[in-house]
Amino acid sequence: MAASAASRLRVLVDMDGVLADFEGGVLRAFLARYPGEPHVELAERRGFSVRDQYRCLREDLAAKVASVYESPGFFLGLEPIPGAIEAMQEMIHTQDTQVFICTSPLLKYEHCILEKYSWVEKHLGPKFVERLILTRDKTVVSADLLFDDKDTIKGAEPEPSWEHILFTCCHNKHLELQTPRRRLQSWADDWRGIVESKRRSNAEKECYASLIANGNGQIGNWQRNPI
Ligand SMILES: O=c1ccn([C@@H]2O[C@H](COP(=O)(O)O)[C@@H](O)[C@H]2O)c(=O)[nH]1
Ligand SMILES: [Mg+2]
Repeated sequence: MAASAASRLRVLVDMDGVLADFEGGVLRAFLARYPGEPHVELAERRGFSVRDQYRCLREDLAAKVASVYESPGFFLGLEPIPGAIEAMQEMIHTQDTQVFICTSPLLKYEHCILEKYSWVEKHLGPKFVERLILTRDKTVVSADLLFDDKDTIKGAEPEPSWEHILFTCCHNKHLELQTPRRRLQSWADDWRGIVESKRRSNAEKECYASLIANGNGQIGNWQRNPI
């Protein structure tokens, strides 16, 4: 049976902090390049910007930490987040589910962009290279779900089509989310449940919309006496 439009789902998955261990990579490379300099342990990370937190430690450390993630080899060398590769391989084979990787490149993009492509090919394979979206503005990308570790995602579109699922990372784990915002604690957490709940809620909305569009007089009774 052909899938109804409402049962199809498009999922965006962020890269840094969700598929690739950006934070672990920054700390490891910073300690190697600047031994003896003050640094921020992962348990002490707060806020999306690692650069801003290093600046608070000491002004010149902002440029030093940025030099780490702007260096050749940094992005390609990142370790996968535990469970990420397996989850993506399963998700892409889930019926009626379109999966895209949606990631923001650095403004200083020389190495970052090429290495993000190479990382995806190396860890996920060529079929995901076709599914890689690089954008500085994720709000203009249309989807049902976005798994992302950035706590606030803003852009040109004030009402993005996707529901943002906050992926837990060292810098956001202390944040308390306002209802109805949802979190995925890790790839061992119930990402399948989130995907399927979104599919159900889309199907319900679609059903309701078609009842209204068809001017079905039963809708009043249905609302009063839900089965
Ligand atoms: O302090 C920082 C931390 C990260 N970045 C860059 O931001 C993007 C993050 O991309 P997402 O798609 O939101 O995961 C990435 O290019 C990081 O290198 C930064 O510029 N400063
Ligand atoms: Mg991220």
